Amino acid sequence: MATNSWALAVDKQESTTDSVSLNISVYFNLPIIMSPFSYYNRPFTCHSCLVEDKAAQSLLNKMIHTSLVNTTNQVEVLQRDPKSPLYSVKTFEELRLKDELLRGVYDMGFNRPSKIQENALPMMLAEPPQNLIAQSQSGTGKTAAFALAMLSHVDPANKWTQCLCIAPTYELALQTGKVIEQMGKFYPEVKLAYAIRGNKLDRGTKLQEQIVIGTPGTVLDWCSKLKIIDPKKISVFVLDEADVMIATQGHQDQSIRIQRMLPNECQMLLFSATFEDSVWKFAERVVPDPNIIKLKREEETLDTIKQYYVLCNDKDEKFTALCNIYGAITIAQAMIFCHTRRTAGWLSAELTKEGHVVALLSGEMTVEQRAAIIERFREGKEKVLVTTNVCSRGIDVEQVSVVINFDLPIDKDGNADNETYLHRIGRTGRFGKRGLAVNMIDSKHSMNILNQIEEHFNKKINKLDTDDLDEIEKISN
Ligand SMILES: Nc1ncnc2c1ncn2[C@@H]1O[C@H](COP(=O)(O)OP(=O)(O)OP(=O)(O)O)[C@@H](O)[C@H]1O
Repeated sequence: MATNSWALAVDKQESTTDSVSLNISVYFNLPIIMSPFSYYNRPFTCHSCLVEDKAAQSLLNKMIHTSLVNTTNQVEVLQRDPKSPLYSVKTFEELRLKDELLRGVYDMGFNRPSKIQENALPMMLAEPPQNLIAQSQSGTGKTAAFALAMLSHVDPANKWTQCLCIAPTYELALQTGKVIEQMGKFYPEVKLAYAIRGNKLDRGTKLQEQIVIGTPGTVLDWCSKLKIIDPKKISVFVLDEADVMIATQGHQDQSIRIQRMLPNECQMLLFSATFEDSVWKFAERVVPDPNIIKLKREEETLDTIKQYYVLCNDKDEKFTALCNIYGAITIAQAMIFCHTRRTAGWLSAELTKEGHVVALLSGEMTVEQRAAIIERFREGKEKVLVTTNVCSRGIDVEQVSVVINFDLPIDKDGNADNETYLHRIGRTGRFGKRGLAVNMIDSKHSMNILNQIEEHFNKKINKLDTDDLDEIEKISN
């Protein structure tokens, strides 16, 4: 039978799993201050606190977005001064960047500004400096935009910190730092330092690096207690991943304390992937008189998806049904979702025994391991990806034509999680190709969930008899 208490089952299961570590090599192009550090690989537990969950998800998104996520949605711009002309650029040349930076941009393979960059870059590079709050989903070019803005504003002749960027976690700070290093590859006079845990400097040390990226606690220490950075000399302040930042109350307070130490004329820039009320309230406190740029997420729809359900008595029958589907239709790539790591592990082992080449995304894996698995799956090295929901949030499944809900998505109260259902199987208009979704039902409870989903989307989900091979063949046409 399906597990009725999601939380309990997951709890029990997670507590028995050990963490796995992976060695990461991080390269640095610009000289940096870095004490020997260990990249700590926090295991990603499916029921771990929201904060870690959000930070890990952001990191995973950063790692898997190796190219731009394009959207057809229009950018919405709210100018602080609606009377001033609105500039947007279609080429990097129009920005009159320093040659060293233009080379860096092209060397990264960027041919033209992304949608958000078209509007954000002219605002960020304007004289006098303008404040900006920008929101767009992961992978749309926010980090690259503010990296370029910071590098542009630096005066390399001045050997003190001029640009300050804060990120919610150690790993996110390193990830963003890598982008700055890459972009500044041909501009060696500009140096970058990391204000992160483990990077110990003596009180009163005068930092010569023009750009500092770090976490709020360490940055605050460096600015106040240790007097390593003079906050009054900061001309650009970037607050990245604001939605993740505010999930930790301490970070919110520290960010505000840092911001209060900066001079009034300092340019304040804030970025976030989402924009719920709490983020907005925080943004308004940290960024006075802002311009605002928003890029809506592409809407997902179920219109082009054929949805079915299969009735089974238990998980073994679900497995048999799955094998029947595989036996009857050709599936290029499929994603299979399970509630728990244990089911996911069991299923991937069973599928492997049947001769399938299976990838498993599991909760005990580090973010780096998960990014590597997603990359292999994207390259088609494995044809089946078995995963729990938490581990797979944010993965673009456009290339996957078949999605199997081995367990239906439910929230912590045991109700249908419609949003997750849509995200698992939905398609954006742009990728409007047809898809197939099969839901495995093995209890009254899961039937009830299915009914809730049908009702929510006002779409009937048809029954499929997986013992009838002709019927299965029909659904693939
Ligand atoms: N103008 C561009 N042209 C081509 N690729 C770009 C451009 N800008 C950014 N990219 C690439 O697109 C990917 C996503 O960009 P970036 O990391 O800046 O997005 P983001 O919105 O900051 O995402 P996240 O919120 O996850 O950090 C990266 O691989 C980056 O190198």
